[in-house]
Amino acid sequence: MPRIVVDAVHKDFKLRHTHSIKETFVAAVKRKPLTTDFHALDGVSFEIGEGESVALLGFNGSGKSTMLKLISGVLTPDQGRVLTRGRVAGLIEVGAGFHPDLSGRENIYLNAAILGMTKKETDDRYEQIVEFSEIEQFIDTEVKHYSSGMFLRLAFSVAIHTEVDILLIDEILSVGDEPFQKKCLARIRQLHDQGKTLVVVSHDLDMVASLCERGILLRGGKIAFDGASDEAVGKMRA
Ligand SMILES: Nc1ncnc2c1ncn2[C@@H]1O[C@H](COP(=O)(O)OP(=O)(O)OP(=O)(O)O)[C@@H](O)[C@H]1O
Repeated sequence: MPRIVVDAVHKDFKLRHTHSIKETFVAAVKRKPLTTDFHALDGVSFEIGEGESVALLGFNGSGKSTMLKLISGVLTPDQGRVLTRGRVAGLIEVGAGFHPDLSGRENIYLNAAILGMTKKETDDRYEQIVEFSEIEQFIDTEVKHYSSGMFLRLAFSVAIHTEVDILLIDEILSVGDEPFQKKCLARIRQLHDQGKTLVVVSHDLDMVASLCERGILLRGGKIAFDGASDEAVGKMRA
């Protein structure tokens, strides 16, 4: 049974053509369109099975992040369906659920809850989360005083220690220092070995080719290729 089904999905965004009230008025009088629809995703279908690791590839603006947000449920499709089975954790806008006035410790519990963990599950993993983040010393400090790297470490650590079936990762490995990136990558590989389903968006083509078996190449909101990741990367570089 597939973990993710994307069925004939369309997603449009409206592009504005006016900047001021005057321009809007003139355009309305001249009966010019104030906005046009832009097809970010234009009839995309694929299925991802249990335990697969899939890279979404494509040049800037090809629709990768939009696709990931549809899978995570942050966006909904205009047409078609996106179905997921199991718990989904998105490393998309890392730290989006963090509250600046709460301490690191309080934010761990808050975010784990947002990601669907019970208090007991979080208690059991609390030590691991803090250890992985390497910011034990600051755990009772309000996160508004954290550096951006510390903030990221904690947010990432919470996300990858939650009980999930599907992990969505958007260009996250480009942030954080190199030792931390390596550690995150190792942890992601470990989750994959445990049978978790991964969907990864990154411009680091060598990294995704080694992490993912399958690559889906998007071009202008449509699927240009779906197959082995090294072949997909080859097509991107061609
Ligand atoms: N909220 C929005 N409103 C208007 N247009 C949007 C919105 N979100 C995305 N788009 C447009 O949809 C297209 C696809 O964007 P998306 O972020 O999915 O691309 P991407 O493949 O992830 O690009 P990148 O490699 O640059 O991250 C882009 O042209 C973008 O401008």
